[in-house]
Amino acid sequence: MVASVNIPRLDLHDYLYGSEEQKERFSDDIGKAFNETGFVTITNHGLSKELISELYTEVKNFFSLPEEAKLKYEKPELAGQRGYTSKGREKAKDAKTPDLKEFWQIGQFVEDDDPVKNSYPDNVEVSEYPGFNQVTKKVYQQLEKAGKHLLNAISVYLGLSQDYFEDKVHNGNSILRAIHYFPIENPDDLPADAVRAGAHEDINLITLLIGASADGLEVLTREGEWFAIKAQGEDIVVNVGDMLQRLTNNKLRSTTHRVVNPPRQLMKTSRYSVPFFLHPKAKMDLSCLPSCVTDAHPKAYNNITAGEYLDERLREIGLKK
Ligand SMILES: O=C(O)CCC(=O)C(=O)O
Ligand SMILES: [Fe+2]
Repeated sequence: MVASVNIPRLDLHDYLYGSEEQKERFSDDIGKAFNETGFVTITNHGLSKELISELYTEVKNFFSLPEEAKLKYEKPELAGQRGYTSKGREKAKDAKTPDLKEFWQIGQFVEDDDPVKNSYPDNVEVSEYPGFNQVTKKVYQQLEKAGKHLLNAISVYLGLSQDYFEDKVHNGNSILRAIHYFPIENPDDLPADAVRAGAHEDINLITLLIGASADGLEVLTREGEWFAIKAQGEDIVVNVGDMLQRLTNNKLRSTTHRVVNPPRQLMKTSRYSVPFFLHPKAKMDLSCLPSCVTDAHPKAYNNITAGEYLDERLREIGLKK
């Protein structure tokens, strides 16, 4: 029964520039969708069509480099948190076979005198394509800005002050990941369980995803069926991650999702996507909000900080030893 899949298309301008009533409706709509399905699509998110198109050009350029050139940028000592991660390294938590993807990650640009700067590794720069570094930085900062607005709207839904997340996500440990789901020349040679991205939940607070206009992304409904998501044009898809689910004691749901392989005749084609994983600072306390703990919903999680939780999860997905 697909009736319970509530993935509304929301206009961020309604929240930023609308009447009080439009703002309230936006908070309510995003909150309800995050409570039911954990996913929304967002239009007027602030990233221009031109910027998204430049991003794809640069991302395609980078992944077209020969493997030896890309491997110079692989940093296993940073658990893949910066630079390149080659094919076969990351798998979903409970999967045996790694995902059919390679990716690039960039982290926070601390531009004030916040001492948190010392706790982040430097970003890695691609020397072959200077434009790649510039465009991904711009996209990082714009998605971060959009994400902060969305967290404000969610705070209102949760009955918190609108700026609840502000100090927690300022210079947070967010990651922009450019993913290439590479072409498969011989599908028969693949292990039977090999997929572009195995079923998983995201680790962070919320994820903002560019690229879901391409087929493949699916969410698992409460009824246990897979439901295909397809964003319109340049819309972004936004979903709840496990940190927000923990904080809200399951009121907001970090829904399982995956990226399926294309039909056989399209296996030789690439798919690109660029998720932004919005993380708070490591010291953020993820203990369940008292307002979300009731007799009907007893506290479901131990107290933990965002940093401790991230470490635990990076080990589970094979990026940290
Ligand atoms: O590529 C996509 O559409 C989704 C990727 C994803 O879910 C992830 O990287 O966490
Ligand atoms: Fe994901």
